[in-house]
Amino acid sequence: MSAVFDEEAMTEGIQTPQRALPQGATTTPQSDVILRWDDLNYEVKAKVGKTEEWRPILNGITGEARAGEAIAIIGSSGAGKTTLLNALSGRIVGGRLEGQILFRGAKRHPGSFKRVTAYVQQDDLMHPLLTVQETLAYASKLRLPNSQYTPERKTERVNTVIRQLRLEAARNTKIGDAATRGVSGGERKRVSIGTELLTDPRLLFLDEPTSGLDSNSSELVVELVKKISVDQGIATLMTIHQPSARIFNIFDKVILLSQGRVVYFGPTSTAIEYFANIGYQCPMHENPADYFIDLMTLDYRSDDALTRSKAQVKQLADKFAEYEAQQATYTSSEKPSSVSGKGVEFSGELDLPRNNWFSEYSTLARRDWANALRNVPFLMGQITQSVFMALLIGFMFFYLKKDSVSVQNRLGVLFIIAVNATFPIVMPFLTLYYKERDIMVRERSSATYRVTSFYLSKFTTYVPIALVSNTIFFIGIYFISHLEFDAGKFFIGLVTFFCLSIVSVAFLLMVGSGVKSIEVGFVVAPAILTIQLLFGGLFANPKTITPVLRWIRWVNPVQYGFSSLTQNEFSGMVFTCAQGTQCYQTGAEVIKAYDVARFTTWQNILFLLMLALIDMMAGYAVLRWKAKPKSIWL
Ligand SMILES: Nc1ncnc2c1ncn2[C@@H]1O[C@H](COP(=O)(O)OP(=O)(O)OP(=O)(O)O)[C@@H](O)[C@H]1O
Repeated sequence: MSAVFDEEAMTEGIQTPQRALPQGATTTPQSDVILRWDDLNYEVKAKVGKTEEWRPILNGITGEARAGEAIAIIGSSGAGKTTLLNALSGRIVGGRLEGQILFRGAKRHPGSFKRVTAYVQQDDLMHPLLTVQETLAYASKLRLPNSQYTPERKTERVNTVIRQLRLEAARNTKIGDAATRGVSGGERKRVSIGTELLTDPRLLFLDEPTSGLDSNSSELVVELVKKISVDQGIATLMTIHQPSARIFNIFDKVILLSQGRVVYFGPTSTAIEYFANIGYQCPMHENPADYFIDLMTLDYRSDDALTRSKAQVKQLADKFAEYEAQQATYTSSEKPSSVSGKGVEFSGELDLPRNNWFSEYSTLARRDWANALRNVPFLMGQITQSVFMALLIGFMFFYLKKDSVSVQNRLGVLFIIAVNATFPIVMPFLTLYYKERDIMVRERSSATYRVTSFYLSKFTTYVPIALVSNTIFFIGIYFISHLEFDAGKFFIGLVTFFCLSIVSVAFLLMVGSGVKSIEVGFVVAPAILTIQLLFGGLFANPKTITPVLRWIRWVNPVQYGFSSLTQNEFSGMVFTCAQGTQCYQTGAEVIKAYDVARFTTWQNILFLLMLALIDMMAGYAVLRWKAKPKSIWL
């Protein structure tokens, strides 16, 4: 693929997409087979009683997609449309896939195939706080290689896609989500398609691009996709649910699927004639798509009806297999080139090189900062919580004196400081991270960027935000409750608190990367944090904890943090005892009694940083494993 676009040719004529384009082969060059698939069979293991059996999902599917063609995959629910699209696009996970798929006559190479093809998923996962223009601009920075595109050319490419997809009016509108009003459903879908079109793919897959859209928006989406396919010589395959007659007629070809078998594959224009020839005449004023879907759908209203409809579907599929064998239209003309490509891997001559790590990281970091700074409710929530807690706890332990009573209160304040570096960071940031992780997995499925750049970008965005809000808390509580006014102690206390906050960010990234859903995260994270608090050193003296559980101290950041803060605060202190009472007279006695001097303050800080590193590495390993494509490639 040439990465150089003919911008003028692409923008010319975008004003009036045809309502009903001439059907079939007339609009498309017939020699350019982009994708060919032969005898695809896919089965999954299914439980039958107590045993497991292979259940066929796709059965002997053959076909091809040529440059400039828009092909619809139509069928009733459960027919296998998405499965076929996934098999062709390299997104099948699990089960057994057999047959042959050739991209430009050669075997597909997972990395390069994904970079030169595009897949628009049914649900559009995008950053809600970015505008349409920004969404496309960041995608262009991440996806288009710097070696082939200057920043100006990337901007031009974004502008072209905006024009092609008629998004000019929405250019500066935020994407939005359930909480924030943003672009319309149709515009959102077009932005989603736009991010995929930026790389000028040869092959475009779309899973139900019209679902949830009204008829006008659906028609516009399909028309624009068809127009772009013709203009840029892209082969497009899309699954679609019950298209209107107008939408049906936009497609060049249609694959009618039922029970995993092809009932018809050929020009849309000849579908009615084909069915009429085998005894199924579509009534004059009926939508052909509805008529075909009715023919192919199993009727579950009664046992008899089910048997009859099953026999009809089998008959339709058998008839088409016969017809196909006779015509040999889609199996013989390009076969020689396909067969000659067998076993040869697609060379990647069209491949888009990846950008270097720093370029990826800096783009992701800028995108993360833009998202974070616009998330005003989140930032205000963090700051308000810090101020509120600082005032509440500060005044709860207001102006501590240096008497024996203050020992207990000082320990309480120090412990609350340690605790405040855990829950208030982990829980809100976990929610943010979980959404981002899903977007990352989605973007990575198009081989967009590395996991390391994503992960470090998150860490370097979350840490400063956590530190700023926590500093407000620390300064507030330190001075209101009157911990030792000593510059050195204040500094060491702050450093300890920062390190604890860093561990918390690393911890939430680890949990957020590992859990399957946010709900699980909300159970796992508080449970672990609560254990950390219980073994933090205030409630139970580490010396008295049973050896079976004593090891927890080694992996407990709260314990290191509390030890460091306590040593720091109490070292060198002297307390006045009320007459006739027994009490701690020096800070050293407190340090000894609470067993917090096992390590020095700086050693505790070092252990905290080591824990942060371990959490980061564990989170990265899980995330990498999760983001690793597990699809089956033919
Ligand atoms: N990995 C899998 N494990 C078990 N069953 C599967 C798997 N993949 C697909 N199926 C089954 O295969 C059938 C076809 O699924 P598919 O999602 O492709 O249908 P579809 O035509 O896209 O349906 P819909 O329009 O409802 O999305 C369904 O019955 C589905 O339950």
